[in-house]
Amino acid sequence: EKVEITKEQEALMKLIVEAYNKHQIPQDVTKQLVRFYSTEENFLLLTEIATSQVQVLVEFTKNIPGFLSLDHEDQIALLKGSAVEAMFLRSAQVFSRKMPKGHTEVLEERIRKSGISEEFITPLFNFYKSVGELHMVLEEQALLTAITILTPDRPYVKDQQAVERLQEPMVNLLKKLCVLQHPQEPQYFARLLGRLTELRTLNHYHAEMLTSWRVNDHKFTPLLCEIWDVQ
Ligand SMILES: CC(C)c1onc(-c2c(Cl)cccc2Cl)c1COc1ccc2cc(-c3cccc(C(=O)O)c3)sc2c1
Repeated sequence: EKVEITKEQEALMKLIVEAYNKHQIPQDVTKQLVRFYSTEENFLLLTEIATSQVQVLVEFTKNIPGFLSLDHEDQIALLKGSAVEAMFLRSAQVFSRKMPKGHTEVLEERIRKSGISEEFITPLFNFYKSVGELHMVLEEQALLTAITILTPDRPYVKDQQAVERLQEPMVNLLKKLCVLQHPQEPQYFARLLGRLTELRTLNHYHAEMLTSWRVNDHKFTPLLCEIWDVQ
């Protein structure tokens, strides 16, 4: 026969629905889920990572055999001249699946939304892609970073020969390593050195990135200001 809701049942229903609607998670908790990282937040996080990366870079450089025997002003000139390139290399390794898959997406998203204009995003991610395709092993990454730091013709380096004497054994070692690690790819070593040439062009893009950030009044940390001669 016909199903009917009684008056009591209707009253019960009303009480239950009201209670259900009243007790919800506060908006500011669930809002976290859908909040897109703001440009400002991404910039601050990347600034923090870059600052920490520079500190790590200085320690790594001090452990390069012979580096601390170089002229002190040349040591500074080499660090200042190579910091950006070393950080492009380091951040690139993240995109060659060094990190769990999810991390690369988040990092890519944060870099894309950190106030960098589109014209620099393209070459930046092209570089990341080209490094990722090399599938460098750890030894190659370490040697390539040391070779980048020991580039004799950085601005203000006085004793370039002394730097060459340190860089050359690294290049010879990397060459041997590439032959051993990639016997089926005779041109692999040349491809690695090609990345160093690409890094130099990224230096120019990076200088523009800094300018555009500064124009929009983005602040850097004291260490980054010192190493990048800004502010
Ligand atoms: C000041 C800041 C806004 C900035 O200005 N220019 C650049 C820059 C950008 Cl965008 C791209 C390339 C180079 C520079 Cl120099 C940056 C950010 O630079 C960095 C520097 C190092 C690293 C290491 C990372 C990283 C992640 C996960 C894991 C690891 C890991 O080593 O395990 C490393 S991300 C990262 C971002």
